[in-house]
Amino acid sequence: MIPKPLLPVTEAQSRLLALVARVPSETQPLRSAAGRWAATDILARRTQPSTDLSAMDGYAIRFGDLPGPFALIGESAAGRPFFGIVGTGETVRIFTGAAMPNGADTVMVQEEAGRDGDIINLTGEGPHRLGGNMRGKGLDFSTGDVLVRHGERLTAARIALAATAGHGTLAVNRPIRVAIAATGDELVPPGGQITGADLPEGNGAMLVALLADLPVETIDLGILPDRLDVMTAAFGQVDADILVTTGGASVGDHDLVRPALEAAGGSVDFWRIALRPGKPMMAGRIGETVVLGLPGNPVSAFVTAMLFLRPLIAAMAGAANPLPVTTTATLGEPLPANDHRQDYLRAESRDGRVFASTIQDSSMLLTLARADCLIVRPPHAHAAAAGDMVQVLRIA
Ligand SMILES: Nc1nc2c(c(=O)[nH]1)N[C@H]1C(S)=C(S)[C@@H](COP(=O)(O)OP(=O)(O)OC[C@H]3O[C@@H](n4cnc5c(N)ncnc54)[C@H](O)[C@@H]3O)O[C@H]1N2
Ligand code: MOO
Repeated sequence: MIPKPLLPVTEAQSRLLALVARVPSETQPLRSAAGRWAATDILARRTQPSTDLSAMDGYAIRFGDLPGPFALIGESAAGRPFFGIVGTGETVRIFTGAAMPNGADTVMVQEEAGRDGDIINLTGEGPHRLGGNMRGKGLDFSTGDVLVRHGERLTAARIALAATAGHGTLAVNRPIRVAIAATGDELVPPGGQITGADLPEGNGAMLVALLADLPVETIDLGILPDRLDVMTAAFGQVDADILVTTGGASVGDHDLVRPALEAAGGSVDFWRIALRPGKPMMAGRIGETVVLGLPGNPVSAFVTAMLFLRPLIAAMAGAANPLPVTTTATLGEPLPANDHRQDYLRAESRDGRVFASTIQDSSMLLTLARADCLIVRPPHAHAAAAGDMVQVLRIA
């Protein structure tokens, strides 16, 4: 049998994202909205500032009256405005965030003002321009402005923006339910008793950690043995948006994830990607659940989770741009030419350059733990020299 050609990474990502629909939206208080994606455009319900404000503690004056002297006629503090009018030669004591009184157009900061009873004099250089030291009405935004677009991430700044724009709650997509199963007869729960060729199960905890900043509810399906009947039964009962498995994705006699998925009534959409590490990754569906079969090698599971699982969750949770973003970095040491698989090399940044680990075996977690980025080597990339620019995916 001639094996199918491996699927390019970007094509596999597009095919995976084509499998999903956004989950329904819900309303959440601002303090629960972090890390979610806006399910609607967020519009300003008010103008900010709603009126001209002072940006400094000082004296509200008419610019044309400088250098004074000024007669003090009142005070304006944040939340307690001055209701009179500042006339020629007059001033109002004003504080940061307080409304500018009618008639005044500039603020003289208090460090540059001298006070003698109710007479204020300019003692420093003074404001250099009309409107100095104040914030005009609508400086930040005005009612009706689109502040955050549907599908943008709700960062801390955007949440503060929404609050200031008059929102107490936001529409977001509900959390994504992700069931995680490890597979393999050799696996023992972490911290458990190890005998013979047993191996601690590390992928489950790694995946939960990798998803910690995403809106997910994880469901722990534990460790499934390499038995078709057990895996089939487990897959058939899954109640989640996404089922992620690790291990058993390759071509060995004990690699049962695909056969179990099919036996449980699911279907495979694609399998095997032009990717290193992570070639044997599989994607499919069972009922409404999207299934991602990640390879068992921990680094392969990590890389495929970064490239496929996180974007899948982001897309379901409403992200307009769910794919990971790479940045440019300067290579510290030469790299050989690449073959047909897109490579993600564990690398460390030092002195503004990135250095790939010498050994890139996909079982090695220490090199992954020390890496702060993955150097992306496209298929058939030419040999690269120190000083060349490369694309990197930040992982720490
Ligand atoms: N003849 C071929 N053999 C292999 C191929 C191939 O194309 N032809 N692909 C290789 C590649 S690439 C990878 S990656 C691995 C992945 O295969 P599986 O997904 O079937 O993974 P397993 O065989 O189940 O496990 C691989 C390795 O990882 C350990 N493991 C598994 N699960 C966990 C876990 N939850 N925590 C910690 N460690 C885990 C497992 O013990 C194995 O050592 O296949 C190659 N083979
Ligand atoms: O694709 Mo495998 O992950 O190279 O070891």
